[in-house]
Amino acid sequence: MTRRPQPSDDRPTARDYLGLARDLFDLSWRRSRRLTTGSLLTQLLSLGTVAATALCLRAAIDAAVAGDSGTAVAAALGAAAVYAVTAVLSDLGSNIKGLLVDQVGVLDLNASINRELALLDGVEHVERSDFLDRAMIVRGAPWHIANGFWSGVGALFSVLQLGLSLLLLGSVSPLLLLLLPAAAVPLWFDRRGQLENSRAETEAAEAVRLNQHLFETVSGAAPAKEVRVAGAGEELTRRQAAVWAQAARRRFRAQLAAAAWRVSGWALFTLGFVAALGLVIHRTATGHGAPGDVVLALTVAATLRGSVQSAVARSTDAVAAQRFIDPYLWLRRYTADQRASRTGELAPPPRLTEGIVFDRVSYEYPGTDRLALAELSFTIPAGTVVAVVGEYGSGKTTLVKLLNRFYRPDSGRITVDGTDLADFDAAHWHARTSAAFQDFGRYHTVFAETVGLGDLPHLADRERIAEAVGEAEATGFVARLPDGLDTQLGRELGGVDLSEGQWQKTALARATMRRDPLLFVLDEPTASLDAPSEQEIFQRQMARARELAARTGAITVIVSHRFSTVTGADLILVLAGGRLVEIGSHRELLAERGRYAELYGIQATAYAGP
Ligand SMILES: Nc1ncnc2c1ncn2[C@@H]1O[C@H](COP(=O)(O)OP(=O)(O)OP(=O)(O)O)[C@@H](O)[C@H]1O
Repeated sequence: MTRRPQPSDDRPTARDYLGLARDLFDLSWRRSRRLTTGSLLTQLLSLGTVAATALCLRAAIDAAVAGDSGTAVAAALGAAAVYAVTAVLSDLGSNIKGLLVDQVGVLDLNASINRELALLDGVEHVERSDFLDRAMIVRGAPWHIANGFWSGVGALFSVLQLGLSLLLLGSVSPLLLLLLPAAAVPLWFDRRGQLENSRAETEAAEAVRLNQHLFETVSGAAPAKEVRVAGAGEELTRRQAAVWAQAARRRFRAQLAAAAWRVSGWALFTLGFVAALGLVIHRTATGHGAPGDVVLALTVAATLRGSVQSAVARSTDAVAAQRFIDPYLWLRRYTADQRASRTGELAPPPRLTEGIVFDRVSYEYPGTDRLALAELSFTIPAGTVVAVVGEYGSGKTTLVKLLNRFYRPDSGRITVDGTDLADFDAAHWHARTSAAFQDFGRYHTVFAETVGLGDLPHLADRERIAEAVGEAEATGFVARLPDGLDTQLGRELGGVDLSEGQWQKTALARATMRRDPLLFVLDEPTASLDAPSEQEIFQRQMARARELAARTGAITVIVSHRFSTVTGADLILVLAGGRLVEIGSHRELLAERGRYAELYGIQATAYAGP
């Protein structure tokens, strides 16, 4: 199997930006042809307004000097009309842009980003800090991205307008073209400043996340209890303030640098502007050029500052959006790489006949330098109940995640009835698995739905839900809920909160909704339960495992710290430091007198008491 895709940290290329611009234009066009055309049209018309005003004024002055008052008045009226149209176009343009950005950003792009993130394969991405940093920025970004695009389009028109103005100035004296670099300086300097801000935001993202986490630790209902008992409130608050101060310092430094860039840019432009005016006045004083030329040059040069300002403002908006756009492009590349590296299209078999084989499987978490699983090789025959045991951090959950296709092995392969697990379509494989994880979800919905989610086609199947609740030994507490299966969960939503054990039983019920899984995973399914509940649940789930084995040849994988609960498994895998150190049945492993026998002995003595 190939190594997982690694999105590069290279900055986005011009091609990436152009690709995004095309997609955003498509979204705008699909959302509203009328608004998109209106926006482009108003900007196109605005393009010629400065030139038209200047040309009308020059014609008016030259006609007046030549004594042609009719032409002079007509040209002056023309200048006034163009001026009025300019104001209307500017208002209309910004209203249309606002509408378009709201609709595309809030409705279309938001949905498309959520969809892309939700449909990502596996869970590796949500455990990577580089992914989480970008996802946090992108979550609030759709409006800014759409606004950035339309500001970019606006900036393009502003630059064209500037070019037109400079062409007119050049017709008076080519020397006035030197205003072009002077006009470009504030744009370029401003961009440098914004890049500083954007870099600071990305660098501060981790601190912002840590601050949020510390805030939740101090104020969240569950962790707050431990914080109070430990008396750690003061220390956590101090850390939170320190983290926040660190982020604020980084941002402040970036803002100072951005301000310095901006001031320098404007200072250079002003120097150029003053020099250009001096030149025009000198030319007129020495008898070169008509009076109309002077008015034209003055009009254009005077509006040049406004034009540059609007070009700067629009490109500032567009560049400011870069701090949202760059992480978004990174995520797009990540999802595209992931889609491209998806190999599987096959559907899993209706039932297992041979079983699952691990062939020299190794896996290392991104950003670590230690194998979580090293060269694992073993066979689980179809219809088997297999227990995975081992000490904390030995790799049990990682093994289960690989079986669920949340990660891909870095080397080696996992086969299911002879077919590489990677060759199955991930969604199809997931549809043939059931799992209760130790870090189970707590969904704040109506109770029946929170269980029904385990098998979407049966979301409203009350009979099956009630059966699943029974399988998880949860019937008793559900009957005591105010509205039974219809009870709303989650205090924030006006519902009830469940105890840790009740949440775990709910997750277990959810995991038993599917009737024909090929793989049934129970990762510490009773960690939050008392000993009698644990025993009852293990007995019931063992019976269910046998039923599934008979129905689909399903393999049940149980991860447990409590060795006494897994003695009935057909096969026990003993992991230590990511390696498989022993394999066999309970009886065989006891006879081996190895690691399993030692740990089993320690636990048996501990539970028997002194
Ligand atoms: N998301 C992750 N990123 C980096 N390292 C991880 C991640 N999850 C687990 N690890 C590391 O991989 C190793 C195996 O972890 P794993 O959760 O599989 O062990 P486990 O046997 O299930 O532990 P436990 O009994 O505590 O649940 C550990 O060293 C752990 O620190």
